[in-house]
Amino acid sequence: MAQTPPLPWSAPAQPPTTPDETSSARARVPVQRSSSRQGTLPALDTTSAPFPGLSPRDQPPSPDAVRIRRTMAEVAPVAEKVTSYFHALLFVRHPGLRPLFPASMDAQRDRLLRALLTAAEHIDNPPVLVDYLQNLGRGHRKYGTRAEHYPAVGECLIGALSKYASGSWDRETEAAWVRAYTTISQVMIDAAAADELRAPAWWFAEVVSHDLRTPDVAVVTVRPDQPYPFLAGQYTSLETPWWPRIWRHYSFASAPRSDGLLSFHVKAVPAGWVSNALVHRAHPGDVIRLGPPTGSMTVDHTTDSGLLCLGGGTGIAPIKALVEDVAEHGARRSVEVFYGARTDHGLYAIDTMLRLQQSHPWLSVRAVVDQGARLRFPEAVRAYGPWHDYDAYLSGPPGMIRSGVDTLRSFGIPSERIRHDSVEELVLAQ
Ligand SMILES: NC(=O)C1=CN([C@@H]2O[C@H](COP(=O)(O)OP(=O)(O)OC[C@H]3O[C@@H](n4cnc5c(N)ncnc54)[C@H](O)[C@@H]3O)[C@@H](O)[C@H]2O)C=CC1
Repeated sequence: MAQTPPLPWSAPAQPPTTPDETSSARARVPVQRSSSRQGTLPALDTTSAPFPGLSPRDQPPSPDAVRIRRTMAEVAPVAEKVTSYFHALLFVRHPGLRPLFPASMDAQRDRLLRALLTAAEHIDNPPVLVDYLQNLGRGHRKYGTRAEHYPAVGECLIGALSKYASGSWDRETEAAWVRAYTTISQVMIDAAAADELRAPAWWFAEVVSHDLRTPDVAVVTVRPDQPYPFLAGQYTSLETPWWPRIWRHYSFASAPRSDGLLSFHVKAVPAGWVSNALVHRAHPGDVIRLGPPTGSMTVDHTTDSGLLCLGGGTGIAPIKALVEDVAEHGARRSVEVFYGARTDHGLYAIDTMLRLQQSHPWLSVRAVVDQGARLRFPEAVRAYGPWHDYDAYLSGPPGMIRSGVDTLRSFGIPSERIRHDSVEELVLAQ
């Protein structure tokens, strides 16, 4: 990792805050502005990487990382209280920020803490952290977030953490959090500023078709109001007119099309406000909003290795897009798709997949249905190997991704050749 000097606005250590609302003591998070530096972690952890031969993952944790993880461990059992208190502080101290959040905060509750946990988890791994934060910064444009909002959020976040991690909170911990938050927010602000020059904060898109495939799964096709560049295998965030400011993730179910239309496979899940609205309320003519494309589950076209693709339930959507992408590149590489469902009825896209198989001799599609099966998905895939030469793509429920990664590794596929979307994002996709 290239070391960069601390930024001029790096915060000095602050005295511990008293989180009580009656106290005037507040952590001061410096005001950030756009910097020209991209892709680096400027202020945090200048004592890290003492063993240059080791990858970031294997380095011993820096002192800041140790303090941050200690805080996270202390607040983990009371995560809900921390997020509620954080939002209460934010809305009381900065009422002007309330309209940026959904009317009901239920759906929003643990998003912030999850984002922080992810950042804290990778605090000593700048390439992973920077990539994650840049996406987060770009993604925040659609909420109307501006650079001047970040210090307010940081101050309230530190207020909430200091209250609920009081057992380990001290001057050094607070200084570590101020440094970490300053760095995190700067990377996000820079990514948003760079993105502003090349893309809108969001796209409007009109529903042009709505195809109810089962009582709870719909294929929704939309026409964006402006060109929407993306790669097969990526996903986007989507807001319906019925639940303003509640955004959910869906994968593109097709590779980019010449007519510019985008399709999504949506399953209505219990308490899934957005998914129920999309399946049961949306009609042609309705207008939704889309955030920017994101995700790295894309095909590596520099190799001709075979592709082993596992799609569970509506997780088949991006797998279909990947198949179309391979077809468009004209590469003669073998693509083996396993489509998992709990019942026959759940295989709502099997006809489409079998049609693709008919047109492409390099493609094989197999359905794996749990009901009555001897071996369940994804273990059932083992019988068709060997797979050690394949690149693997996994898409489906979080439990399937977790067990799928273990299963594929047991087939001899190295971790770096197994691609899937972040499990944290999937949990938030309902
Ligand atoms: N709609 C979309 O664009 C995308 C959706 N997803 C995710 O895919 C999921 C789809 O949900 P459903 O259609 O209800 O799928 P589901 O719950 O009916 O399961 C589909 C398949 O995954 C297997 N599976 C489920 N849990 C498992 C576990 N713990 N271990 C091993 N296998 C397991 C099932 O046996 C079945 O074969 C959702 O979590 C969604 O967030 C993922 C990518 C894209």
